[in-house]
Amino acid sequence: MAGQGFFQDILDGDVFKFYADGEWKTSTSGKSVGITNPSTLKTAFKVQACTQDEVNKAIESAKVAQKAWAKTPLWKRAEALHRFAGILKDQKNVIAECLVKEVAKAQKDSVTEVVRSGDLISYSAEEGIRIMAEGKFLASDSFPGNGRNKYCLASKTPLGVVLCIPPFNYPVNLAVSKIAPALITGNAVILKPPTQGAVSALHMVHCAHMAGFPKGLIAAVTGKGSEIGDLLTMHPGIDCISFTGGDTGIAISKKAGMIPLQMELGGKDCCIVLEDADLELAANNVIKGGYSYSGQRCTAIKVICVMESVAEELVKNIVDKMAKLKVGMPEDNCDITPVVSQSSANYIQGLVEDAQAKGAKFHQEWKRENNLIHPLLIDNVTPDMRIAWEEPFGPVIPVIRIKTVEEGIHHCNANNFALQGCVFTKDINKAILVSNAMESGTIQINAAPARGPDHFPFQGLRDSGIGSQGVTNSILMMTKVKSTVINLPVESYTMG
Ligand SMILES: NC(=O)C1=CN([C@@H]2O[C@H](COP(=O)(O)OP(=O)(O)OC[C@H]3O[C@@H](n4cnc5c(N)ncnc54)[C@H](OP(=O)(O)O)[C@@H]3O)[C@@H](O)[C@H]2O)C=CC1
Ligand SMILES: O=C(O)[C@H](O)COP(=O)(O)O
Repeated sequence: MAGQGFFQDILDGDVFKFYADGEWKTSTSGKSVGITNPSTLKTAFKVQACTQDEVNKAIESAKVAQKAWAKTPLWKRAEALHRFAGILKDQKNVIAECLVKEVAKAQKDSVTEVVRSGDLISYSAEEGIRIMAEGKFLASDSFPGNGRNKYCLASKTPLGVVLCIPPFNYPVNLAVSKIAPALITGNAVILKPPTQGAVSALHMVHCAHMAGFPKGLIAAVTGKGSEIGDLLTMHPGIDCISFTGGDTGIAISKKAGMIPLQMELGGKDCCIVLEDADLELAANNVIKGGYSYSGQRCTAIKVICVMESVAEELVKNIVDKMAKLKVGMPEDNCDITPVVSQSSANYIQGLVEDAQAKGAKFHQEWKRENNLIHPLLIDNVTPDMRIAWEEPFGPVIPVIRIKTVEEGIHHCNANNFALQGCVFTKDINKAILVSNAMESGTIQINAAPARGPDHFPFQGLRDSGIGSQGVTNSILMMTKVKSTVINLPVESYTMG
């Protein structure tokens, strides 16, 4: 049970505590933030609304702890992360229960998220121990006009305090995808979990606490992003921000100071289906890649551009498979579960109604019960419809019928988003040419877009992000370079 047994220290009455200075604390604000269960529309949990002073103190403690952590041997940092990963996996069922109640993620997918997170932590430890142990040695005479009288030793050093802000749809996995690289590189971590998903994240933090990281190195401050977000992102004690979410990230990028930013934002992942595509494969990937977790994935297929000569066959195949999708509650491991909030459901409904008013063809009836939206395939979509361009973050997918592949590429590139996309064709040459022409961070050939496996570089262009994630790139962006130059009195060449 949430907040019981192994996790009893994190709960104060019916409000979950925040974590700072190596302790679970109750805020002096006396205020809490309710977390609504998307399935029941009832309050599932409450978390503290932290004060400005509590945020400031957490950051101060992190700064102090980070100095000592940066002088901790790499193998010890890696060992702590491996302990963290093991404890997290041991607690997968309790944390999965929190995910079910906070973000209506199907129970089996919730367990998968926690196990995947443990694997990401361990992989980060192993990858980080290698990357951080390596530097660069440069001799001066490789540059014209120089003899070999200078040696440059370049090494990677931590940035300081990393602010980690994950989104509701992966409140554990997209938290540790920031936390683990930050810790192995010798940084301290301030976590601001999403309100929907905060308790899942706090349970994850308790696993880190039990792994025995130094006091103050990790903090988790709770409260609405709209209330404490600016205090955190504009705080002088923050040396890096790693953010995943919506266009909030664009606003943050304009407020943050001279610090490294890692942003993964929205997506309008375009699926181009060519005439020679394996339509069964394409249809299966639309189902998996477009409707899993009710389309609440930034990498979900968000628009299908299909050559009109094969459109009827593809659409029929997809519609047949959609009829087999289980719609219902996350506890029952349904494929389609309630979206995260009423505001999200209302937004999705607005896009659907706009498309209907402008003449789109619906292959299913629009059906919504509170936050539960039944899967919808909207056909004959035209560029004047909002759903051709906007991101529903729900189980509705628009189909645009194209006459040429260039039309599909144009639609992909005309979008403000540029996260991922995919192309289905049996001709590898065509696949490469189309993939090269699609201006997105990642293009999948003959499969649906996906962030995983988590060591692959994962990046968004334009309004989809700044920088690159994936374990290795996250590790690298959470470091800075330090050069040490040895000046010899005379030139000297190593003769071996
Ligand atoms: N690229 C990717 O990997 C992902 C992108 N997204 C995109 O995000 C959107 C939905 O996810 P959602 O979580 O609602 O995104 P939001 O951008 O609303 O929230 C993301 C995180 O930012 C926090 N936040 C909100 N306001 C501020 C602020 N002013 N300063 C600092 N932090 C703030 C939120 O906290 P709080 O919850 O308290 O508001 C949450 O933790 C969709 O557009 C989706 O495409 C979502 C998931 C992954
Ligand atoms: O932010 C998201 O939605 C995730 O990055 C998507 O991850 P996935 O492709 O592994 O579901």
